[in-house]
Amino acid sequence: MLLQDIDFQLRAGARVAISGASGAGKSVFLRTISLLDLPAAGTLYCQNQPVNLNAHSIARHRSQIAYVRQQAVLIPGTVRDNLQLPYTLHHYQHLTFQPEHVLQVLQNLGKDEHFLDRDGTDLSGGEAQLVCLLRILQLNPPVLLLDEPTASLDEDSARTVQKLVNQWQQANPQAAYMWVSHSEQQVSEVGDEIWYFDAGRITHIKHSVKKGRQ
Ligand SMILES: Nc1ncnc2c1ncn2[C@@H]1O[C@H](COP(=O)(O)OP(=O)(O)OP(=O)(O)O)[C@@H](O)[C@H]1O
Repeated sequence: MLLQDIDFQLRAGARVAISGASGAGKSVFLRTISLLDLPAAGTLYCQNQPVNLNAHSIARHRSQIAYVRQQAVLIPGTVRDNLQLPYTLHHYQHLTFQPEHVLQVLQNLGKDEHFLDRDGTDLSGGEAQLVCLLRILQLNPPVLLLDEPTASLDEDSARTVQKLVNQWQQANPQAAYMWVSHSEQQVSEVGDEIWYFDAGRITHIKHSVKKGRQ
């Protein structure tokens, strides 16, 4: 078994950083919570309801528990094409793309309206990751799972990603996230609690007191 005796609860509004050595099972944990990998045993509860592992429930669960990986993946086309993509999918058809909201968020990150018309292939790694994140955050998932989203970015781009997630979480205080990072500084900045992993287990949890969020 890749995960061992994991018993955890993620409360609404929680900001969890996940730390641990390579191979400790951090990615497997996030992928299992989002049901990208299916657990061989155990029960996953979402909003106090056990999640069935049939195709319909899995698809619904994945639309609620968003998983962001280290490498940004964009479809061919512009930033706008990428941001509009989710609204073409069955689970989000009741939602509408809101360019004003997206522009406001981008402006807070120092981007102007021309950014929407940039081609995905012309973006830097940091910009591509921002687009991937924004594509998810505009849907306001109740839970966001971030698997080393800034590991391949320079420090400035990493800070901008942190700022985006922080702004989103402050605007949606019920939303929770788990953020895997190998950077001690980032772990202490993004986590109100830090879950330490080793050999497929959560070994201990540390709670931190924040003076101000970055
Ligand atoms: N689909 C899989 N099938 C079998 N073993 C796997 C699978 N995915 C991961 N593993 C193994 O599970 C263990 C934990 O992997 P995981 O990717 O979760 O580690 P991690 O803590 O995220 O590491 P890193 O910090 O390097 O990303 C590793 O030994 C890995 O080789």
